[in-house]
Amino acid sequence: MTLPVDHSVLPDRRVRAGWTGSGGADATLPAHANRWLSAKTGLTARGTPVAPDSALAVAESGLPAPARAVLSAIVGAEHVLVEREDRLGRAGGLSYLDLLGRRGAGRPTVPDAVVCPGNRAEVQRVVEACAEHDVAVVPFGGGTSVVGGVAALRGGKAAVVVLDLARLDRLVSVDPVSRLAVFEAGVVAPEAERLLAAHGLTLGHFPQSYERATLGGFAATRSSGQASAGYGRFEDMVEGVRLATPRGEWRLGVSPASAAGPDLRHLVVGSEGAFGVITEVTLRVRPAPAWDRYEGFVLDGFAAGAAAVRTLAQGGALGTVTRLSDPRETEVALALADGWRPAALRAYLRARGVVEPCLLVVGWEGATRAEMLSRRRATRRALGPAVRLGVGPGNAWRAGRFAGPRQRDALLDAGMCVETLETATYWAGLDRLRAAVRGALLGSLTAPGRKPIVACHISHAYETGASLYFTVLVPRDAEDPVGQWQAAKQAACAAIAGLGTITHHHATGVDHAPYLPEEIGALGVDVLAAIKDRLDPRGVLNPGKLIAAPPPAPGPRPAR
Ligand SMILES: Cc1cc2nc3c(=O)[nH]c(=O)nc-3n(C[C@H](O)[C@H](O)[C@H](O)COP(=O)(O)OP(=O)(O)OC[C@H]3O[C@@H](n4cnc5c(N)ncnc54)[C@H](O)[C@@H]3O)c2cc1C
Repeated sequence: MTLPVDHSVLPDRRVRAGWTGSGGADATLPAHANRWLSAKTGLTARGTPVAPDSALAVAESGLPAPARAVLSAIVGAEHVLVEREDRLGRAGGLSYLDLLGRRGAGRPTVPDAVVCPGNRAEVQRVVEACAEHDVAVVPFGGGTSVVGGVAALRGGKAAVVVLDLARLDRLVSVDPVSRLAVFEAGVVAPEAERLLAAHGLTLGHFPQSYERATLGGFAATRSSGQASAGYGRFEDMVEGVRLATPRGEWRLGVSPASAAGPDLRHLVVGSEGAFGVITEVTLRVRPAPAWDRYEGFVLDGFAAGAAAVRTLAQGGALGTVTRLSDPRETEVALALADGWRPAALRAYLRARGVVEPCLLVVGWEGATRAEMLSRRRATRRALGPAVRLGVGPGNAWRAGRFAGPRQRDALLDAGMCVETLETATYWAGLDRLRAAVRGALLGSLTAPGRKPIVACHISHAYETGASLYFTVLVPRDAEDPVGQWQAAKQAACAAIAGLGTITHHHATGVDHAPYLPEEIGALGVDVLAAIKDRLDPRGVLNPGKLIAAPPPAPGPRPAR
């Protein structure tokens, strides 16, 4: 299945002021959405357009001449970019705070240069040269990190370069018998699907960042896509990897299963560029489905909805996509959607006795119509007393499944603080975790004249538990927009501690690194640090990510 994608965003892979190159100028909200936001959140009519790039302070490149000469010799001088615009283009990812930085609030972390190797061997040599010249290296795929994963931090080094994998964009080989495909790491997800479609195959990995993110980035962050119930998480797809480290190439994965000690592939998957640069991934692929169907259902209240999803997960009856919105997210979806008739739907649901509507979208796929319908029957049997809404809401969700980032640009323009965060836990603790995070976010963000909306959904369900994905909408604090979100995020992370994971699929980056010890223990952090030390003895790889830097020593702080 090749999904429809707005290819206009693809040629320019550099991160700018928003999801789209224009920073949202081409993103719009339906007219009624602004009125709804004003009524619900206290948003006043105050546009906050993107500042032009020229308004941002960017230091001159500090890449020492010998390092620049060596890097140029490896990749060609034309692939060592030091112009302000190129460096600014790879200055950070796409979190709310990253985007605020491009709107003049906070400072983007701008690298000294962008290096674009053309193949695996060049990546290896670049990594080794950076180690030799004490230059920090930030691997950069699609730059869609929302946790500071591509922040160009120096980590005390002389300079920092972004290693952009955009030129590693080839499908290396396909083995249809074993259902394996080998890709270079910089292939963007829609391109991977396009290349596989020619063989009648699909990867089935469709995160909301699908349009821009890369296969190497997915592997480096243990990404999870919207169809995870059908295809698994990205780590389930990784059969093999090649990693360029300062100590040489590390190649892993020779068979579908092995008892030869711990599975070291999982040291690379999720290593976030801190252990090396993934240059190639061998991925499990599947026959592309010929049939699919998406439908909407409504359950009354989140507890009933979560119980229904649990029944599906434990009974093997999940759809390929299974996604439950809580009452708040259902309300927001109705309010911000174009073309729906929320009043009529609410009246219908009231007549059916539903007090707190929770929208459940389920999508099924199959090689044949009969196979797809048999999956649908299994889900519907297990679902019990859900209200069926038919294909309308299912198709609407499907059509807009990648629209969220553009809508976020428009909400930012409108003066909103809009951000997401995610976690996961076991079914028995899910309600408690949801209540704790909601409470923390509402408590932190409620202020005179500002009423936050905290919406939540389950989009990844397992036999033993599920993820919770929160979306926050609140009028931006004009005086201290950065502090407003930092305080809320801190409160949410503190609420998660002990109840769930600090991240289900967004990864650790800079933002979650301080919370990792709570989750994996001091010994766990020590093990990660030892592995890093072995692979990257000079500590040049992606400083500050995954493993938090030790507290700064007294005296002047190192430049970032
Ligand atoms: C609007 C939006 C929606 C999102 N939705 C989802 C979602 O549904 N599911 C999900 O899982 N994530 C989601 N994300 C987060 C993000 O897209 C994922 O983390 C994704 O896997 C990052 O891929 P990327 O190619 O953009 O990597 P980047 O952002 O470029 O990098 C991410 C991290 O991986 C490292 N890295 C990248 N490439 C390599 C490599 N080849 N070798 C070693 N390290 C590397 C980077 O240094 C960084 O630490 C979303 C982000 C946004 C902005």
